[in-house]
Amino acid sequence: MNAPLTLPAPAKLNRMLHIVGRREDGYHALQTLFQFIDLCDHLTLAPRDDGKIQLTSEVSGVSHDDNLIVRAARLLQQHSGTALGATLTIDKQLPMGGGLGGGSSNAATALVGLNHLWQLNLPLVELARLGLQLGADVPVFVHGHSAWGEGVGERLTPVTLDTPWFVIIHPGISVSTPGVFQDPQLTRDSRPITMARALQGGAPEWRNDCEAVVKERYPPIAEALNWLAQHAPSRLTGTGACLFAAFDTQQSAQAIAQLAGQHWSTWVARGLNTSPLHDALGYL
Ligand SMILES: C[C@](O)(CO)[C@H](O)COP(=O)(O)OP(=O)(O)OC[C@H]1O[C@@H](n2ccc(N)nc2=O)[C@H](O)[C@@H]1O
Ligand SMILES: Nc1ncnc2c1ncn2[C@@H]1O[C@H](COP(=O)(O)OP(=O)(O)OP(=O)(O)O)[C@@H](O)[C@H]1O
Repeated sequence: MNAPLTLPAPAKLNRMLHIVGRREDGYHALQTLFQFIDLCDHLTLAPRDDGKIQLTSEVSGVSHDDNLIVRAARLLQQHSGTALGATLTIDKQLPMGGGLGGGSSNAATALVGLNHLWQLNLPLVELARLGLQLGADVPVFVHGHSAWGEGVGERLTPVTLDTPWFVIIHPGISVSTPGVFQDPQLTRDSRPITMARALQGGAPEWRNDCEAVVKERYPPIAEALNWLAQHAPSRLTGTGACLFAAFDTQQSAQAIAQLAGQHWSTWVARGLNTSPLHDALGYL
């Protein structure tokens, strides 16, 4: 049996996010640029031969069986028909419900990691299809490359983005994603653009359509965005609560992070074009 593996589950940023429509099932059609950052949870996976899936860490507010790690492991077990199980331990660094995609990333690391550990050799495209059942953001984490995302974020085209240093601020509140998407004031009719157009315009033209509604509903997020915007163009990731700005050097990012840190939880992280998960496994 394979030895235990410890693998990263990185955060993502939505460098831009446009809402271009509403589907019949209520979900919204998006156009977004996903990028990973080197801020990660770590998942340890140990195989077991009794077929059980056991997560040994508590994740606050989430029951064992609802945890996306457990759900991903069970889904893969069922799909592949393997008789093996796993003991899983998550070291959580990413804030929950912060727009950094932590839960989705944990699920993707479980799928990719167990595929390796159980020697299933399923292609990433098959794991991504499975992962979509768990959340719209899971496929990009399974594929492991910066991407232009359409649909609910599952139609992915790999892209190469600039890799600045980001200051990321968590304003200390959590945002209800369904609440934002149900808000009557939400912009949901942005004109669709081509990927080439999105990339050509670059960061100065990027925006997040959720921002106006989120600022209105959550004044502490408006306050943090206004503060960070004094130093550099600032954006929400996903539906928040986290927000970010890009800097050319680690030093300049750290200087702003130090100031922000007096008010909020703050991180400095590097933008990446390939996921640390895939780097760790030697994929891509
Ligand atoms: C906004 C993004 O962060 C962009 O990366 C993600 O699409 C959100 O993904 P997520 O947090 O995994 O959200 P989910 O758990 O899939 O959806 C939560 C709720 O948000 C709404 N929702 C979500 C995604 C989407 N494209 N349209 C929606 O209308 C739906 O009401 C859904 O029930
Ligand atoms: N392993 C997990 N880690 C974090 N959240 C989990 C996990 N399993 C289930 N969840 C649930 O998923 C919800 C969303 O978590 P997540 O951290 O992915 O939100 P997010 O960063 O806002 O993601 P997104 O950018 O996709 O909106 C959490 O509030 C929690 O209830």
